Amino acid sequence: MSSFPPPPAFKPFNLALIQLGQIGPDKAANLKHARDMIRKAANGEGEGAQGKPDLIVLPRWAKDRFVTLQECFNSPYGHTHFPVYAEPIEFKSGGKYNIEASQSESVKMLSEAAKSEGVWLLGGSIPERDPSNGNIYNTSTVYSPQGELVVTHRKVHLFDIDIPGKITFKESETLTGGSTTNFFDTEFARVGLGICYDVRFPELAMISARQGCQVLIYPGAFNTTTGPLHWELLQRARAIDNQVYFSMCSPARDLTAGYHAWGHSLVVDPMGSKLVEAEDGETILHTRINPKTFNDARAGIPVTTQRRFDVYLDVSKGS
Ligand SMILES: NC(=O)CC(=O)C(=O)O
Repeated sequence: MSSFPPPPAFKPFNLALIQLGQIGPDKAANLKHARDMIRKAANGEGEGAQGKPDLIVLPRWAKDRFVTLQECFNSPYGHTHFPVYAEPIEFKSGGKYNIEASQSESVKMLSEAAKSEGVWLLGGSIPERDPSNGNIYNTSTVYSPQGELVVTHRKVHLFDIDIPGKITFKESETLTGGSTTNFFDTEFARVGLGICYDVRFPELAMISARQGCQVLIYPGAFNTTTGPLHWELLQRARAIDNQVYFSMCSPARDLTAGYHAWGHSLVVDPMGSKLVEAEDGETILHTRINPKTFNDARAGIPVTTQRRFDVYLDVSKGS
């Protein structure tokens, strides 16, 4: 069993996903647009709002914020750009992230937004440069309603694929993969984190579920090749095999960009039913997360207590 403290009692909460469009090479304009959209989401603008959201999620930023870079992951050109946009995230002093000392304009904006709007905020992901080793990571940051940076998650599995004639992508040309699983506790749930390609590795979601997460949220940016095939299927699979709420928040599609995001931000319940889904344009989605579905799923189909760890002791060894 998990050695982590028990999760908070799971309570109903309002979740908002921001599927951002209008993302280009001007970082300041992107930050301003994201800030405006956070304000709108916090004020209940968008589809399906049932009051002020408790948790707002932004899409995975890195790919679409640096649209020109998307074209360039397959060429040396991109390698010069990604490091230019990367920001350091100041690490902890006295057990806490020090926002005041942060040199990241994205971190400062997101912290201010969470505090001003009084919401939990999962700030998509940004390229992060670690000053201690120069590595660049694709990193999510999460803020409390007090504006504290409570946890970061570095994308563990890098998106290196090659589907001839369709899409070739190699994040590992410039990025380093993270090496930790991460979650955060709110007053309403324990929320597990991953980023995009991480969803293809069921082990990560299963570990989060065994750490007590009732909700898993992965900022993402699938594309028009893999999106129609796998975006929904993977999320419904991760939701069902762990009996958790599962959500991925995408950027809107921009056909003038080098990388054509799939869009279709989605929230799935623990029975695998879709609660809310976007089209491919810019939008804000709201939904209500209800522990009853979680409890009913686990009571009715009790796989969480039927696992045979005596049979599959260590999947890495093929046992
Ligand atoms: N962009 C990703 O990280 C993943 C993706 O698009 C896919 O798995 O497909």
